[in-house]
Amino acid sequence: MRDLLRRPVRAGATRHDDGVPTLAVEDVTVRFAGLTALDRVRFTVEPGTIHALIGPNGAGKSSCFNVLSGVYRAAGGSVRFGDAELTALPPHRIAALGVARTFQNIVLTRGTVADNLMLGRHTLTGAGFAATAFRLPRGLREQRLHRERVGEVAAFVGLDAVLDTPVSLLPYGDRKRVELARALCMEPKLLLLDEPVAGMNTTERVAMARTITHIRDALGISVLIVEHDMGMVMRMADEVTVLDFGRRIGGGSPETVQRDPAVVQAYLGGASAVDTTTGASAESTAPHAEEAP
Ligand SMILES: Nc1ncnc2c1ncn2[C@@H]1O[C@H](COP(=O)(O)OP(=O)(O)OP(=O)(O)O)[C@@H](O)[C@H]1O
Repeated sequence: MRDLLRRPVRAGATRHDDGVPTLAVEDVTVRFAGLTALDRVRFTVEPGTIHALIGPNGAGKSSCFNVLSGVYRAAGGSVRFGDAELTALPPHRIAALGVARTFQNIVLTRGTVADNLMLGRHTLTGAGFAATAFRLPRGLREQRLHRERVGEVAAFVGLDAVLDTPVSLLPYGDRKRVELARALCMEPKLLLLDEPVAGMNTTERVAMARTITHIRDALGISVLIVEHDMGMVMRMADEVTVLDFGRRIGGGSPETVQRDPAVVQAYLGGASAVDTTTGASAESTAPHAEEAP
């Protein structure tokens, strides 16, 4: 399956080599008027690992994702993905380098599952508008290859049975899964997952955690995940970076982070200790939480 998902669909073109580059975030700073949302933040996502970016509300996690995906421009620092410097690039160029992002709030309400997954193939389309619109042989052949690939990705994430179903009819957990599959359809080397289990029930969370782990293990893709479900983070992450008030206050293995007094204090002390997205108290979102999966 790994080779299938990496298979180039553009005749004669290999979109990216087989190597998954290291993501090196170095001294990244983001400011909004008088507020410093990220203050010289550093961390490294090693190839083929799951790296979790955690921290209380307002810590700077989304701002960091927005820099990595080209939505925000950093005031300082660098983000290197292999040989490429990402901080000067627009979102579509970053996506073309193999960085795919999923979003916290699902916006998928139109079209079938297959339609939405085909959107993920957009950056890989080589035949051009004319060949596709006028149904020229090259365009048709490429469309067929993209559809095949969409079917393979759907099967990988367990959506093959609902490929022709409108997303609006799917349960919430499956819609989040479509969002993940759409990102996978971009043939990424690095997946940025923004709260992939937010709003899910326990069964859906367990299934999503398995899928994300499977993506790392079977495809070798790096995953950077922002997630408030600490049970899930601590079980699946190879490495964790902890932010608080825009600063990196800790990092390392899940075990190291859970024992770090500064991290525990950030979650349990101060005004940022309550998770405003869920209304949960700090205890339930602190890094030693034990909920499933
Ligand atoms: N576009 C913006 N304009 C002004 N301030 C912003 C903007 N985006 C984020 N901020 C501020 O930057 C800080 C970091 O916010 P950010 O959304 O990155 O945190 P977060 O860790 O993702 O929080 P959450 O877990 O609640 O999503 C916050 O104080 C926030 O209010």
